[in-house]
Amino acid sequence: MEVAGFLLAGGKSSRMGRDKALLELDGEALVQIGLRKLREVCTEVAIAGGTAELARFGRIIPDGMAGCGPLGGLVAALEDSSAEWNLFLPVDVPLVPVEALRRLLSAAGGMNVAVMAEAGGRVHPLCGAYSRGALPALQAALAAGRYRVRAAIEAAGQVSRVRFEEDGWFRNVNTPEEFAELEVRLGDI
Ligand SMILES: Nc1nc2c(ncn2[C@@H]2O[C@H](COP(=O)(O)OP(=O)(O)OP(=O)(O)O)[C@@H](O)[C@H]2O)c(=O)[nH]1
Repeated sequence: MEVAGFLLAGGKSSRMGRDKALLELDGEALVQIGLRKLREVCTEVAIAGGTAELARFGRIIPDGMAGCGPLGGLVAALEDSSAEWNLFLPVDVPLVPVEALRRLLSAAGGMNVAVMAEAGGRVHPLCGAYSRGALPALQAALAAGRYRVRAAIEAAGQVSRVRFEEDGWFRNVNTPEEFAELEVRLGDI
């Protein structure tokens, strides 16, 4: 199956105080970590949103409507894509293994407009696969100012969840403290 991969890397990183995409773990920037994993399972990859500085790591698709949060990145990426299925991963979720991406993709297809990860009782709509068919509903939500991704996609049709036991895989890093914790955890492994 031809799948396009998109690393969501826009936003303000206001809680981190610096661009999260350029934080490094073991000498590798989060933007590189995310793209490397997407490349393993996708036929092509690009960066959805983010600063011009990220262009040295991959092609950037700018948000059509800026400042609307990840929904703006999802819509711009799907508008750019010619693939039937499109895998999204946020740049600030660096512990998701490739195996989890494979599991998400294996659930894509059928009647679904999207599939997304669920772990520890939490749904992660930005870690998911979206079909082309999701685009009109997402565009409509964006145009109407309804920026909540989960509500927008659930209104689009059938959304399946792939449940993971390992909720640590989907932990995101928003603050310097969370990032420091992550570095310590990786150092312990
Ligand atoms: N393309 C795009 N991605 C976004 C946008 N806002 C957030 N993201 C991405 O969505 C994911 C979750 O972002 P958040 O942590 O909610 O927001 P943030 O702006 O990165 O950080 P804060 O300013 O601290 O809230 C991250 O991968 C961001 O890079 C946006 O406007 N456009």
